[in-house]
Amino acid sequence: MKIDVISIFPEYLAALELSLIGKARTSGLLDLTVHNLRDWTTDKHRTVDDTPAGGGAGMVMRADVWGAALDDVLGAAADADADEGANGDVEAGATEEGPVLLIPTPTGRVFDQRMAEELAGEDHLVFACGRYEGIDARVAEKFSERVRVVEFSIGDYVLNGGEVAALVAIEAIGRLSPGVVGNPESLIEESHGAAGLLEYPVYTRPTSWRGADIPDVLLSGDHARITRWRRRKALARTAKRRPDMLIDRAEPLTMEDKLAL
Ligand SMILES: Nc1cc(-c2ccc3ccn(Cc4ccc(CN5CCCCC5)cc4)c3c2)n[nH]1
Repeated sequence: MKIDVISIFPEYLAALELSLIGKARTSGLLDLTVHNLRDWTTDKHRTVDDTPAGGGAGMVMRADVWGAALDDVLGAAADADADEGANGDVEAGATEEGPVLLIPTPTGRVFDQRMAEELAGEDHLVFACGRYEGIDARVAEKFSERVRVVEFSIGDYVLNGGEVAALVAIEAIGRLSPGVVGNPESLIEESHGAAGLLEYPVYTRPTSWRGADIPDVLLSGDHARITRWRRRKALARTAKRRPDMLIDRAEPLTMEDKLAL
């Protein structure tokens, strides 16, 4: 998978050089490049913003600078002439092929595990990280004529820019890409994974700690019993913390599940 990130704070994405994502980059599993938006400015002050049309507080990021950057980073997919068919007709509209342009914004579709799974199957993702009061709306509008554009939020709170949202999305997507996470098993039982429940509590040595012991069942070696115990714990935790996850389930609860609630 190829990922490009464009930002005026490229150093914000340095965290992606660490740990599993960092290893995936070194091993070539993940081809990740971070670009500085200011490299596409043409004035000596490398200006990327201007005052909001219609007035209002703050500044807005300019469409011309973003357009130049995205033309380069999205490559052929964004070029107007690349869409001309044999007879010169311009095929309008984004295709299911080609890169996906991901734009973090407080007003976007809320990113979740399902969205991570959808995007993990893509070949090329381009993240446009805005700052100030956001990016000129014509950028998403014009590029959606050429490529798939996804405006996404990572939750109902306001950040100062898109970089943190890009970090969250890249980590959630990157770890689903084949080979990035050592043990694919660990992806199955996750809180928002296949089971659709919050995950069960985990324990490890020391067996006894400040008077609190590991539950006996986990030391029993009886794996069928351990699996049942974990399922019951996951259900109880989900019922208590996220009852919404128990409604309209992809996998209906079994009778044993319901008795455990
Ligand atoms: N999940 C989530 C993602 C983001 C996010 C993502 C990308 C950017 C780029 C800039 N900011 C800051 C910012 C601040 C305040 C506003 C409000 N808006 C301004 C214009 C007039 C109407 C009101 C918008 C953008 C961003 C914030 N926050 N939270």
